[in-house]
Amino acid sequence: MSAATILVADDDAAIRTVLNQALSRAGYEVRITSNAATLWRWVQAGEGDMVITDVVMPDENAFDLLPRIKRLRPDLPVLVMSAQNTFMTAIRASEKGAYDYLPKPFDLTELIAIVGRALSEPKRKPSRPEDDGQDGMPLVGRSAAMQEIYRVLARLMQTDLTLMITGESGTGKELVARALHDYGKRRNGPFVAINMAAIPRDLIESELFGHEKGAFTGAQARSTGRFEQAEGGTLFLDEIGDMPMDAQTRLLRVLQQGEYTTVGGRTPIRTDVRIVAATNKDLKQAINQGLFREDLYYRLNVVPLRLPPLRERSEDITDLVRHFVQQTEKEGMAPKRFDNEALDVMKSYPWPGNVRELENFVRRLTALYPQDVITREIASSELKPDIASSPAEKADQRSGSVSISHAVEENMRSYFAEFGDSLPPPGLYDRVLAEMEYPLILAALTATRGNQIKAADLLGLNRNTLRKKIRELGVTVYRSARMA
Ligand SMILES: Nc1ncnc2c1ncn2[C@@H]1O[C@H](COP(=O)(O)OP(=O)(O)OP(=O)(O)O)[C@@H](O)[C@H]1O
Repeated sequence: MSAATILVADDDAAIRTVLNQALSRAGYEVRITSNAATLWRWVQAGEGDMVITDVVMPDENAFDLLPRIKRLRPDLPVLVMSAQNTFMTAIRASEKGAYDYLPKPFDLTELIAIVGRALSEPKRKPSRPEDDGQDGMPLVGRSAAMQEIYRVLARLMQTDLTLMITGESGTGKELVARALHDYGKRRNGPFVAINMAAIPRDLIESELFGHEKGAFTGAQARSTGRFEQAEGGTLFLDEIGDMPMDAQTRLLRVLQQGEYTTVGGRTPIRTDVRIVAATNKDLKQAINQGLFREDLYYRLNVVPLRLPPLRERSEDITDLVRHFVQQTEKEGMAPKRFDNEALDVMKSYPWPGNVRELENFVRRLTALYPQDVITREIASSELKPDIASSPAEKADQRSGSVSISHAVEENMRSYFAEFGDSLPPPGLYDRVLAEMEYPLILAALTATRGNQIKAADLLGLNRNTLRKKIRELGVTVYRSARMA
């Protein structure tokens, strides 16, 4: 059997040489060119078993050439290399029908492995037609760690594989789940998210699977569950580690058999939903403690994706800050710039609340400081040293405040103490959150002297949302004579 022939196009002579040597050494025939026109001629002539191409070439961009190649020879695998290592490059490569995408600089061993795989795989189905007008960048950051994530996502877009995203709080787990949905083959279906930690435990099963009329006290009518709502789309199960055992058993059945029954129902319902789960806990530990089913863990963990904490990719901070500043500008705030020294200070801070903390930080400074340029002095005075030790203190840093969670923790301790050995009625989580809203909004309005625009910025709320809440909750600010 004759050796497979690889067509290589790159305008960088050094890369051509390196690829030529490595591929020849691996036993392939190689043809190399510096431009897209020659590559296209070869492809038209039916030459080559695989293409490796750079994106930017002097005469044509590979993303413009790729659809033509795929139309003419849908089975010819094309590996795209690029030095513009953004999420959109990875996605575009996948959308245009590339077999895989490799950010530069790359590892030759990995390249050879991809070539081997591409040539040995059964011929693939043609990819979906290109989709234009997607210039929004949902995921920001070009660090090596994020590029690896983009590559995995680009590969997963066209599949229905179950995915488990792990990572500390605020690393972007939900955002990744959404990006996977929005750019994947289910993007015309619904994206439904449910957070296990935010729903009273005894209601989770009914929330997920729906219930029949009379299934339990208070079930006055049939109700649809999130599975039904997510039909044809993606269901994002956040904080999966907080899922109660009974619900875990039902979920396992869905993953094994593709069907479920509602609470109180008998007839199995078939379901077509892609599951993406996320957790910031160590599920292995939960398994050891008997709190999480091991068989479910393996079913969910088909593709594990770990989002690294921001402190492990501080080179992303510049891009992220620019992104968040642009967002605040779109929302009507005055344009701001963080100077290089401010960015340096921020790069050496550990960000225990990750991207969420950074986003809040940028929003807070943009709202609070009238200066056009945020300097090192401002940034350092607003960043506290990382002395966090307790989760409560970490949460304080996350919210960027001095001791909010500490105060809540203290108050809840004394609240529980009042009940002695008995426990307060269930649904506490939602009640506490609801009760916090009024004093929080009142305090923000008082601090901003009733200025709703400033209060909304301070709280990180949309102005219309704040106005609606003020109306609903009947918050009234009594201005003192001094304030008026
Ligand atoms: N790479 C990124 N680019 C742009 N924004 C990001 C990125 N990662 C996270 N964010 C933003 O940071 C915030 C937190 O992200 P997200 O809610 O996805 O985190 P999470 O890991 O799901 O957090 P939690 O575990 O607390 O639920 C969001 O506002 C999100 O838009």
